[in-house]
Amino acid sequence: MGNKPIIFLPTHRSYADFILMSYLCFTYNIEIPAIAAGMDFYSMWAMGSMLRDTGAFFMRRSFNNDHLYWDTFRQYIHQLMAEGDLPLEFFIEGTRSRSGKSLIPKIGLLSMVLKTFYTAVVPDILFVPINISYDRVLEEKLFAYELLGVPKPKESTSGFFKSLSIIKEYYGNIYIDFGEPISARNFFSGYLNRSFHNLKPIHMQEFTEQEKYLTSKLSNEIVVSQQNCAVITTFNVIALALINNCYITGCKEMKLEDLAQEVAWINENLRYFGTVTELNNLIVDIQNALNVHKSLVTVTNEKMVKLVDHCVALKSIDSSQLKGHALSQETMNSVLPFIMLQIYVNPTLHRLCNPSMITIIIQRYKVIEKGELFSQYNFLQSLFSHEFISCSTGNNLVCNHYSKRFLLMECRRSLKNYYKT
Ligand SMILES: CCCCCCCCCCCCCCCC(=O)SCCNC(=O)CCNC(=O)[C@H](O)C(C)(C)COP(=O)(O)OP(=O)(O)OC[C@H]1O[C@@H](n2cnc3c(N)ncnc32)[C@H](O)[C@@H]1OP(=O)(O)O
Ligand SMILES: O=C(CO)COP(=O)(O)O
Repeated sequence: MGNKPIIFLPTHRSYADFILMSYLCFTYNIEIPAIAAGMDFYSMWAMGSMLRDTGAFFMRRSFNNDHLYWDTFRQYIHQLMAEGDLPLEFFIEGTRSRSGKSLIPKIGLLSMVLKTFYTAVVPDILFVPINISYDRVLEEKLFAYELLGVPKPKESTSGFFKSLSIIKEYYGNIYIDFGEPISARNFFSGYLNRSFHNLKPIHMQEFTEQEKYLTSKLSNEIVVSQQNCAVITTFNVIALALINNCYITGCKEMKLEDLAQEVAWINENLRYFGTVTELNNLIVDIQNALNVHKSLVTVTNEKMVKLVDHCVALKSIDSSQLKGHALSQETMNSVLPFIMLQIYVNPTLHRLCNPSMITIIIQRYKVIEKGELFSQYNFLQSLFSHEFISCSTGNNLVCNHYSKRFLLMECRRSLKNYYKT
């Protein structure tokens, strides 16, 4: 890796993520990275060793308080960073997000990687945030089942071969976007005193409070950067319009014409807030997106867009294994399409949460002093800090007067537009 190790940090929405990443590296003649993989994969017959041959190294999904395991693994990462010649890849969210929302980052591997920088073993590290967005996620139905409490099927070689049949269906496009690499040296510049660690042998060095704080700050920045380079797909916008209509009217269907108008309006606002969206040609793109998702939404002869009813195959599920409350067949059937739809709404929320907070405050108070508005805004930010990573980065506090003013103007304008239409 030279003296500037590179760490690839993709979002994790599908099993396809790591295959795509390795394929992309292979295609662009980049060294195939060493990928941190959960032990679940190692126990797959014949596949575990094959995955290891293609770059995976395995670890427990949780280290708990096993100090020996932490130390051994830390030493392994140290070796990869200091002596290895491959980029490293891991999923900072620690698991595939079932909801489509970014997860609170895990700091275990990141802290092991950073230790080599804090202790000056390497002069710098480049963290490359990557966003992988799917028009349609391979696991969409499985995720909805899991959100309902159905346990995830265990990774197995036979399961892998059985699941190959689903790739016959049409899944649309995949967008892979690389964010601006974050240099550890630049990120921590002025905040870190690395000479402190010279006083102790490496194996005895503990993180300082400042280093713990900075590690967690960097982990949030990585996730925010993954979000910033995300592409919002046309179906994300359609799902938002459809679910909004369901909540307002209580109706599972919507006129295609109304949907198109709503999609155009949401898309315009998302772009206004700096989001990259897939939509170019309103009607054609909506038709394509609906075609990709025809198992979830259908267009009737009367040009109504309608959620398809799903039937949960409860017979094949052992109800004693259900996590949480065992829901009735009827409840499961009626919520499944909503959950599947919400999975596609969620990737848009980080873009909408901040302007929505300001909009809500303005709507509630009608007239509000600027200082009060900002304090209400900061309150909502901290309230939602576990819900949206962008609320927990502390940007709200350092956000300068002009950027807040800009945000406010944006919200006012979108509110005005909303009431016009
Ligand atoms: C067929 C064609 C093939 C084509 C060819 C394709 C190639 C194909 C390759 C395959 C590739 C597969 C790829 C699979 C992909 C996945 O398997 S994704 C799932 C596995 N990956 C990950 O989880 C990565 C991110 N996870 C982490 O970093 C986690 O921290 C760890 C390391 C797993 C540990 O998890 P954990 O025990 O839950 O720890 P975590 O919650 O981070 O922290 C727990 C506590 O330990 C403390 N702690 C943190 N760091 C440390 C530290 N260094 N020392 C001591 N304590 C620490 C924390 O502060 C925390 O304390 P509290 O805040 O609770 O007080
Ligand atoms: O992370 C994994 C796949 O890459 C496997 O674990 P999850 O089922 O927790 O996502």
